[in-house]
Amino acid sequence: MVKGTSSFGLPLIKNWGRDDDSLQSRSRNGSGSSRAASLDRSTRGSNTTLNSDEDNINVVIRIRPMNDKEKSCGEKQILEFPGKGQVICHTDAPGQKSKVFSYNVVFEPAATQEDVLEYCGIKRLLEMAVEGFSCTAFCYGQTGSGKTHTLTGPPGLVESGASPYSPEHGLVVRSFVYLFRLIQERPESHFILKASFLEIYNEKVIDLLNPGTARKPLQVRWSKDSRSFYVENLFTVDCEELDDLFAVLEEGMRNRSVGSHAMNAHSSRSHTVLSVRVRRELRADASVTCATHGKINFVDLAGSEMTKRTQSTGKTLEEANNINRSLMVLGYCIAQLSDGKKRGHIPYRDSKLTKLLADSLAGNGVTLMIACIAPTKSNISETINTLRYAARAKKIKSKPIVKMDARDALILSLKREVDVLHAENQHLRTALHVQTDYNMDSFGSRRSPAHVEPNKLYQLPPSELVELIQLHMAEGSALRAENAELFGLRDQLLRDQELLSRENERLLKKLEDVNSVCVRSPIIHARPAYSDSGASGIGIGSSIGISSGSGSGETNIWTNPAATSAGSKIGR
Ligand SMILES: Nc1ncnc2c1ncn2[C@@H]1O[C@H](COP(=O)(O)OP(=O)(O)OP(=O)(O)O)[C@@H](O)[C@H]1O
Repeated sequence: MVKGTSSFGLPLIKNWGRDDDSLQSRSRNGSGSSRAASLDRSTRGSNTTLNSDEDNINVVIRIRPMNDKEKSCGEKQILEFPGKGQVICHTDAPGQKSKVFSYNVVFEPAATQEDVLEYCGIKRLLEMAVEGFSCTAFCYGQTGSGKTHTLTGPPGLVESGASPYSPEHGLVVRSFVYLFRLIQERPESHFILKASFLEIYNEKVIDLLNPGTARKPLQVRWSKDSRSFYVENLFTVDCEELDDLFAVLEEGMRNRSVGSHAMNAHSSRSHTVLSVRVRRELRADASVTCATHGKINFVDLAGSEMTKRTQSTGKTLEEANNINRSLMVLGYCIAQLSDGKKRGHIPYRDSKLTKLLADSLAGNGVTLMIACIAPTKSNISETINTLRYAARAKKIKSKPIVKMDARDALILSLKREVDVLHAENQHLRTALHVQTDYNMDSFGSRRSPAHVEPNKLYQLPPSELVELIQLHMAEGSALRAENAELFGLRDQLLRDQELLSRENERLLKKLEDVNSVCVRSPIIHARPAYSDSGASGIGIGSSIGISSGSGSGETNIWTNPAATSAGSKIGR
């Protein structure tokens, strides 16, 4: 999308006129000393241990500060943060012990938005998205616990068109800035970003960039190719610049369903999924370019609600029931997935939310869960529920993989195989003194695929692409045939060598017998045994002589010129 245009009803973008660094410096200045006490730095490193083998879901906890209402009621804080990613929940109930939970990182109430960006692990997720992994960050927690605040800041901030360098901005805007920085740091690659933004409202999928879909909700379908669920006809926006991503966020935030109830005046009434797809085209080697398909999803779940406490009625009650139902299915899925031993059927299909999160939870993606909780006693049961939920999610393992175009992966692997075979065959030819190149045609030219310019691969018509793959495959088979012949030849020569050395030993033995006969003969002078003569490396190719009886000259008793040449050849 070109900066400043509004081809699909997005607001015009302002030119912010600031660079990325000012986001950090402002935030640093703004956060002040509270930052030092706000999180467990000892566990900071655990956020970056995501690797491409098998990973646990990264789970962090954020505790919001007490709100004015809680303060005015004289509410007590019941949470303690001893460090090392622990949260202690003091229940106060007689006979009940305090509960201790452990996570990757705990953000205390004084933690700033910048702290969350720095230490929750989102930077690693963004780096992995750029490398081609599918990544998801989702906020979970009861209503009013600070999920939307963590992702997009206080109510109305994004919609007001505030500068992206406002210290109040949440993880999404900060991640966009970081993502563009990552892209700028990789000038060798070409990136294409596409964003989409949807909400699941009362089990209906609505495109937040095309609000008309509220009347005709979108369908969630299963893709046999990618083996995952997807939303049919979802609008995606090309984002060439940072402002394009902000515009997508702003438009979606304007259109999402927000309501009011006793516990939150700006309560999200839907689950939202903001996705940024990152296609990276990079040169794998001198002649092959390949593309990876990464993705980062930001999921703002609607909060679980105790309808008695939120005093929901009518429309708000219906929304709450749908929210609670889908969160319950998510809870079942998490419980099943976290039970490594008896993992049974996982009910992804029971809600739209779990269908869309299936890949993030247990597939090939990398996932960050930010569990938001309130610090006060009046929220204790929801807080313990959330902490348990999060502890269970922490046990889930996934196997992140890089998504690559099938075509590119095929060409790349064929090319690598061909290169390995070339090198091996060349080595064998040299070692065996073989001149023949089996991969040459009768006119002596190599049957290799035509050289295709890097970055041109994508422009090739399908027929030429198929031809290129076929040529690579043919070259691979020719090289494999040559490889087999060269190995066959080598084995044959090794067998010949074995036979010749046995023959050599037999003859030496015979020679020593002859020598011992000579020693005993009164007319022939004794001669030392050949094994003692210092000629330990003597071979049948050597010219072996014994003295004649008169000692006047030497008589060659046996030589084998054919074996001489073979022996020297093999021995090399
Ligand atoms: N860390 C925080 N610092 C300051 N204010 C916060 C923090 N977390 C939450 N708040 C404030 O608390 C209120 C409720 O937060 P928010 O709307 O983000 O909750 P939520 O979990 O998204 O609720 P719901 O599920 O109902 O949408 C908002 O006014 C928000 O700005």
